[in-house]
Amino acid sequence: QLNSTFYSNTCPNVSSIVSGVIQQALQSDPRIGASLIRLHFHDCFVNGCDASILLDNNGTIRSEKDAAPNTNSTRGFNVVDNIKTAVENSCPGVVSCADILAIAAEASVSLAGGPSWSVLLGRRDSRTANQAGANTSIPSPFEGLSSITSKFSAVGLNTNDLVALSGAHTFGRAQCRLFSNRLYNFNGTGNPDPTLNSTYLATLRQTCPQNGSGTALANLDPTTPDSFDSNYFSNLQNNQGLLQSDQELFSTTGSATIAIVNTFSSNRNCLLSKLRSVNDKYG
Ligand code: HEM
Ligand SMILES: [Ca+2]
Ligand SMILES: [Ca+2]
Repeated sequence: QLNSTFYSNTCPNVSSIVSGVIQQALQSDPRIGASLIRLHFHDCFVNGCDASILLDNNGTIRSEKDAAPNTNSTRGFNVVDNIKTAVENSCPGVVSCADILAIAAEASVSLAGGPSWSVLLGRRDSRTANQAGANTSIPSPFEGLSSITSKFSAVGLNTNDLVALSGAHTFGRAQCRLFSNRLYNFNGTGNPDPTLNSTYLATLRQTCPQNGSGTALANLDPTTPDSFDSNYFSNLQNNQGLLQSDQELFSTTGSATIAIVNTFSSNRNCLLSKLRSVNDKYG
């Protein structure tokens, strides 16, 4: 049973300690907040929010860090270590790593100009990892909308939740290898994805040349790359979703997600109340 006062006697300053370390890290890495919230997402989709994603390989553990959605992709583990050190200095042996990831996600959103909320706390850390689970449960950007919807449904999240949470792609970066099929040869057609805005397409082709390395980076939100705002949704309305899985929310004919994108794009309060209800249900 999670609650927002879990550490009010044992570590009353935990949120400001976490936020302070992230503020520090943002000075040299404007992307770090995005990387941290993604760690929370990739943790929670595999055996729940239990910090399983932080466990390294050893005799028995096959680390989730080496699963396909995470390897050469998730980042920020060093900052999580710095946060843990700072928290341990003030409150030794009290705060779980799973709660640190949840607090860091909220702090990252609020430091990027997004909403703040009171984080539910009291998660317990796992001693085992589930690499196979990470491979199957975390959605891929190449997967269709119906398959992604099923993966959200498997963890108790509905279509509204899917669209609201995808809005985290309002900040952070993605590597060319994760969307360049859309730029040159979409589904074997020899042509770009027809749902891609042509000006945006030209820009992305410069960032991701056809025989480039694939590890070059593009902003997930071309309009406000480091701010947590609702531009993600207006970008989709303008055919400027970066990942196939982003644009499909708006461009899949007949999909219920279209109206949801329109609502979140025009009404910030709708989005905020949705995000709060996800937090209250799942912490
Ligand atoms: C709906 C299904 C989703 C898919 C298919 C997806 C896929 C991806 C991919 C492919 C990247 C780029 C990774 C790389 O370049 O190495 C990415 C980045 C990111 N994702 Fe998602 N994602 C999804 C949902 C979410 C959710 C629910 C959140 C958080 C609530 C989230 C937060 C982020 C953030 C903040 C980044 C940028 C990370 C950085 O700059 O380090 N994503 N996502
Ligand atoms: Ca987990
Ligand atoms: Ca933005």
